[in-house]
Amino acid sequence: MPSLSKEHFDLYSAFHVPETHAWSSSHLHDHPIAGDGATIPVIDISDPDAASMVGGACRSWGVFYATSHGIPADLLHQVESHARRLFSLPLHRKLQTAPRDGSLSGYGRPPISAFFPKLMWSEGFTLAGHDDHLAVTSQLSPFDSLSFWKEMKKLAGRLFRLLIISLGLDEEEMGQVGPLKELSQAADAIQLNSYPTCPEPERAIGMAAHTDSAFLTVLHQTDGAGGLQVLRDQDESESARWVDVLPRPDCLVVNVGDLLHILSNGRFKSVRHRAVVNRADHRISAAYFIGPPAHMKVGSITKLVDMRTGPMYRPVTWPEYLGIRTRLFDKALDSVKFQEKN
Ligand SMILES: C=C1C[C@]23C[C@@]1(O)CC[C@H]2[C@@]12CCC[C@@](C)(C(=O)O1)[C@H]2[C@@H]3C(=O)O
Ligand SMILES: O=C(O)CCC(=O)C(=O)O
Ligand SMILES: [Fe+2]
Repeated sequence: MPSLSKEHFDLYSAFHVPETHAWSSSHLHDHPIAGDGATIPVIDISDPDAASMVGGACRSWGVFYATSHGIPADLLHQVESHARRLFSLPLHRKLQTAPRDGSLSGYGRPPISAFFPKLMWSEGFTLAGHDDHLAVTSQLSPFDSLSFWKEMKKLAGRLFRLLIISLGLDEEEMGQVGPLKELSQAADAIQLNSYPTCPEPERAIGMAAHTDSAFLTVLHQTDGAGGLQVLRDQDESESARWVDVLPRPDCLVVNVGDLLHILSNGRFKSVRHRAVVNRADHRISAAYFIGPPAHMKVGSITKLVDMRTGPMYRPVTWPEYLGIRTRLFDKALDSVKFQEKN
């Protein structure tokens, strides 16, 4: 049995936040929290105008709420219950699924954890690829997740189509966008996150600020238990602010990742986000990431590139980009940016 060191402090029965998990206030309050004025777009993606609304939201916010997303509420509840069952197992059983031999799947800390001196107030299972997923979670709790993967991929396809239309691309140009041409080949992953209640939420963070690396993330969160915040960049006159992305009935949260930022030549904004914790609710989230097939180099779509200045970013595959993030974390996007030409 793996040893349970202080690094594996039991968050579920904590009466205080230990030093290992206590974040400095300058880190937690790097930006103010936005007041009521800031409202994230809520978009009915079956609306005839959905493409322009989704495009607008991804340009200005990098995040939106999707309604009419087609994922049955029942399926979302089943995934959440499955996650609760997994997280409620004894720690040594969860640790048995820790990723091995280069696999990404299993129980453990997300890669961003390596960049912070303190631990986050959460636990996670990464499920990368359906086979891996079955192997990992069926050891712990049987659950047939196939329909969830299928439905999420279908939704990602719908979202992509809307984004492509909003960019004014035609059929041939759409072909440049791997996942639309071959949705079945797109790579995807699921991250189940558990944020136990926290006795001193003002000293801890559930998930530290980051951008996601893939094209798009679609997130389901526990009804009534907020925590997700996105960083809203203001114009020069105002500083950036954290905006709450509270759960809304029948909505999934969709956010832009770094590879879509690159693909759109910077038009769609990869949004920085984090999850805060609270005293009252044990919050669960299930994030579905969709990105290009492993071999596909993602560069900016030709039509979106200004021929005088050239593309803003150099092409990268998803695994290559994850490797860059492992070294550079939030400097990764900048590191694949070409120097500006005048
Ligand atoms: C497919 C992936 C996206 C992810 C890295 C990973 O290989 C598996 C874990 C994912 C996750 C979940 C929490 C936040 C995040 C930034 C992290 O550290 O691990 C994302 C990664 C990502 O978007 O790059
Ligand atoms: O739980 C959340 O709200 C955020 C999770 C997240 O950012 C992630 O899994 O990448
Ligand atoms: Fe994220």
